[in-house]
Amino acid sequence: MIDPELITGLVLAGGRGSRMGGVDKGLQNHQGIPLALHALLRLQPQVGHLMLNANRNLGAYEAFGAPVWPDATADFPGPLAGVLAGLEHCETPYLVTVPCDTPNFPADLVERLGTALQAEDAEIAMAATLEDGTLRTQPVFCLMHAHLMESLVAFMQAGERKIDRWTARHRVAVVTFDDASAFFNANTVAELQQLQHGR
Ligand SMILES: Nc1nc2c(ncn2[C@@H]2O[C@H](COP(=O)(O)OP(=O)(O)OP(=O)(O)O)[C@@H](O)[C@H]2O)c(=O)[nH]1
Ligand SMILES: [Mg+2]
Repeated sequence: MIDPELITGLVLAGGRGSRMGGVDKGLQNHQGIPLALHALLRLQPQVGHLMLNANRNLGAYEAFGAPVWPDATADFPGPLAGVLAGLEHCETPYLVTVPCDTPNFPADLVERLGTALQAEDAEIAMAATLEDGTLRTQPVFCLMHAHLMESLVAFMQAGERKIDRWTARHRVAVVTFDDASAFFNANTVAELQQLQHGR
């Protein structure tokens, strides 16, 4: 197990929210609390340090009490831009990322990713679920060595954006979580309503 003090948790809330009509998804209300705050509170007991990545309404995110870092570019290049912003400001040897739209992710997420990272001497540990017998990776749920920043800078400077293509360059430990419903994420208004009703 990795000492949580050595891990910074990053909530990714920098997306366009286009499937939800372009709203700032992390600020959408879920059971009385903004979605991104749910994610932050769920990460808090699992890590030593916290931060958020957001590109709009930065003051609203700052009010959650953790540092907020926007993407370096304003063109919404995808989740990796948020990961890069996190790595650039990470002061611990490890960074773990979660998206803002998945408020019920496992309470043992970081512990299990950390155990696999060490056991497999990997550079990245990624969550996965089994759905109808098919393994589905959850690439925005990743624990990584902070030294991967240089690799990610080079990857993005080459014009690459896809998270799977970046992680494929590194030793990845895949950790399967039995409860796929814990990874249910709200991409549309209908899915957000499904979440409210206790999914
Ligand atoms: N920093 C940053 N994060 C992003 C970007 N695009 C997506 N994300 C984050 O990546 C995670 C997964 O993305 P999606 O579920 O597709 O969220 P989204 O991009 O806001 O929504 P759609 O536009 O409907 O795809 C979420 O936590 C987003 O906030 C981006 O361009 N920059
Ligand atoms: Mg999503």
